[in-house]
Amino acid sequence: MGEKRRRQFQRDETPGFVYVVSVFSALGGFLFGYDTGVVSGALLLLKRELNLDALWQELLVSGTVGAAALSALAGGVLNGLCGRRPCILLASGLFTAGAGVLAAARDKETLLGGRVVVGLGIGVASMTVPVYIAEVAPPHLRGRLVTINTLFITGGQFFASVVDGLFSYLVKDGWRYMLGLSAVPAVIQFFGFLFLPESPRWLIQKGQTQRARRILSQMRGNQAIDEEYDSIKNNIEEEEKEVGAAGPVICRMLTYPPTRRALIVGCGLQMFQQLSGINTVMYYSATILQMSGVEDDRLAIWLAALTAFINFIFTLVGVWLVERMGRRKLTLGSLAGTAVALIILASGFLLSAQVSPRVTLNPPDPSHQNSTCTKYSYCNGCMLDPDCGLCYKLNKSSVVESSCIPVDKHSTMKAAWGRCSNETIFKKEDLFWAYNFCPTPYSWTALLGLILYLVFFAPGMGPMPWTVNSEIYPLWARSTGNACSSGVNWVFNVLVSLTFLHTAEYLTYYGAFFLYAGFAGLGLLFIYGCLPETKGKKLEEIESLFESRLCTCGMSDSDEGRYIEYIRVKGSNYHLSDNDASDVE
Ligand SMILES: O[C@H]1[C@H](O)[C@@H](O)[C@H](O)[C@@H](O)[C@H]1O
Repeated sequence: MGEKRRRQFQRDETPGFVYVVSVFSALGGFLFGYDTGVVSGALLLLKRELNLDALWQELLVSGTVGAAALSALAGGVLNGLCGRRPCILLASGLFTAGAGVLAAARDKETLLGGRVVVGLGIGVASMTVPVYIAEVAPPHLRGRLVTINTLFITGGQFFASVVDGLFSYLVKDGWRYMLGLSAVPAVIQFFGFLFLPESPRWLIQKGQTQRARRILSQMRGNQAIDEEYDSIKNNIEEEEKEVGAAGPVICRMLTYPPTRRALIVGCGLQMFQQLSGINTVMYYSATILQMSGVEDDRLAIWLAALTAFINFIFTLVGVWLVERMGRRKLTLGSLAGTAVALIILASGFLLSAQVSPRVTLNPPDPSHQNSTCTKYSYCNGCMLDPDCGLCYKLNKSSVVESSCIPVDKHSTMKAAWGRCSNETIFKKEDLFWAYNFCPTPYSWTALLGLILYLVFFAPGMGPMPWTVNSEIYPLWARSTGNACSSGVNWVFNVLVSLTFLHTAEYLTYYGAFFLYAGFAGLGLLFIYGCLPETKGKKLEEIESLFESRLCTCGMSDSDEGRYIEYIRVKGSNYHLSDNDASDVE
């Protein structure tokens, strides 16, 4: 059958129900993105209203991510025991409860409680949703549908940044709306899932075969499901014979070579996703943009929304590419581009540091509190010290009359004392206040690096770790495998974002971005050597890809030719049943 006709056939035969189910579950991804993204804008208002110090701000951000790491791990056990549907219901329940607590909070302790509850929801959702979608999707659409989940994550981040922008004008209580709004999609998901089915693969594993058959045929429309059903069932029986059913799943996974290899690949992908610095780039987009000459805080918030938008739009490109290029090529291309973008970004910071303006004035401190700011003779040192900022004038784009002054404790928009301590006055006198950045003629290099970073990262390294993890483990190991790899993702997320400021202080900004470029380079070698192509394969076939020694997958590109040849010799029947369950004629 011609390629075109087969595609048409598959399209006709995939019932809308699969899309409905996928979109409802991907709301979990939306909430993951929204709740991790919204906090930066909420903090701007919260820190003024509740007088939050740096430690509390850090707690409110990383409390969520830390809780997500723990609950992703626990989610593995829950998924195995109770199924995917109860876990998604639990996650949406947690999102709703957390949003309620946050919107009504009166003190910082309650806020922290709410953020932890939301984090518990994010962790469970982040590991369950990709697994669930992969298990209900037909093979030819699986990559695309799971990638839609990441599209919803970045969509959630974008939506959050717009909400942050809008409510930043509502100085009093704006944060309540920002944090509470996520209850809306959470409630929709909860009620939606009361009517949506359990994963048929999980049901077959638990022996509920009648229900599984019914749901599978609902998902496949008028296609015959016998072949798919039998292959899932045989696979489970074979696995039990081969691996046994005794002992904790993680021990069985580690002692059985194919699952051990899959686990290394899955966790490695998630680790390199975070080590290539996505969340520092997202978090630091405002600073990078400020370096490019954006001085207004509010404009910086809106431009950060633009950054989130680029991330979102290019994830869409990933959804389009995943079934065309395949996972392996897409991930490799994306990471290579990301590494180059990181080098450009780092070079932008390096060039800026090299032409860093000199500090020319050292006015005496009226409060006589010997601050560290006076010891810097260049803007670069002053910028890296979180307590100081640069107050300066411009003479035809060159910096003059500059001094390094302590920042105001309540607002980073002005200095604690001196010429730049009163916003309305210093703006009239043509003075500028630079906190966290230095005025530089090379800002365009950093800006170019930032845009290229997102353009390359978003279609591949953003979604592929989640997509690949949802498909590389056999059924008995799927929830545990995804729990471990999602846990790794969250742990490295905390590590990288928490250490970023210190890394920047010790290594400077360009050092930090060169470091991430180095990690991206290592990731490239790892993926080149170890990631096999899973495009179009049935979940039950994928296990065999990990049968040979790890890091021989680079050779599977050349195997592809052999595989196709083999199919052709065997004739069309074999072709149809091998790769493509729907293709019966
Ligand atoms: O795949 C997602 C996505 O790329 C997000 O933008 C990022 O914030 C997450 O950490 C990541 O897991």
